[in-house]
Amino acid sequence: MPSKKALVRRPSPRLADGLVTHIARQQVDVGLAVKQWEAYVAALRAHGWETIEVEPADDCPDSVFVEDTVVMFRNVALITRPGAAARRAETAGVEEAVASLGCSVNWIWDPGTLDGGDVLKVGDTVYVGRGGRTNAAGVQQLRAAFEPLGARVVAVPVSKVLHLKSAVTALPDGTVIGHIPRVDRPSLFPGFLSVPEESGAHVVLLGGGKLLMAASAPRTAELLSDLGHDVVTVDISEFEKLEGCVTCLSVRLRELYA
Ligand SMILES: NC(=O)NCCC[C@H](N)C(=O)O
Repeated sequence: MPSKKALVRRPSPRLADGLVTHIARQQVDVGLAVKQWEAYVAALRAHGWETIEVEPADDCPDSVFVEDTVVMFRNVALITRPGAAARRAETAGVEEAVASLGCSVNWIWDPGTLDGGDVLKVGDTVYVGRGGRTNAAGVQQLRAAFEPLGARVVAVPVSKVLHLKSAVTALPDGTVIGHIPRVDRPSLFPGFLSVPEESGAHVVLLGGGKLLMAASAPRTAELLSDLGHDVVTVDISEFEKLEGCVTCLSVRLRELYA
């Protein structure tokens, strides 16, 4: 049976000092963020995911955005080297967590940089965003790690948002969705659907046709429901103030057979 495990990481008390790159800094309510994170974790659990808490990294303000520290392909965990030097201390605890789950572990090495938020998997196609956080060496190392396992790695430019997955994610049928003003080259994706809100571009596939989305994208939720998807929403306003999305708060491990 394929696994339904998801890594999550409790927000740091220093969350409000998290990085912002493309938006103006706004005050973050850390108490509210913790409540929103707990509701997010509860939504994963309610849909059959066993959530595994990575050891908290209280000194790392952005550590709740656990997706950026590891990329999974089958049972291989590629530990990233985040593009922001301030985030590199986050990877140690994640490496421990995936190793203890029995994953094979591989690493992005200097001079490569890669953030997990830049990697979108659609079947065996792995899109990787070359942008502010992921460099060319990071793309090459990702290719070297995953192509031998059967991945087709496609590099795409990202200049308008923090990460590739800030711009696009994919529906269960493989359709890539994005808010056109934030997508560098929509034509690179076969089957692209434009959505009306920036945060509507972010979906987490919960399984059974269900999509987890941010409450901040009601028009996109309506569009996707109208197309027959089953949409579940969570309020993640405090993480959105730090350029976080529903996708970056967990890493789903679907191909562990332990
Ligand atoms: N994958 C993601 O979308 N990660 C969000 C990271 C936000 C964090 N404030 C950062 O700038 O690294």
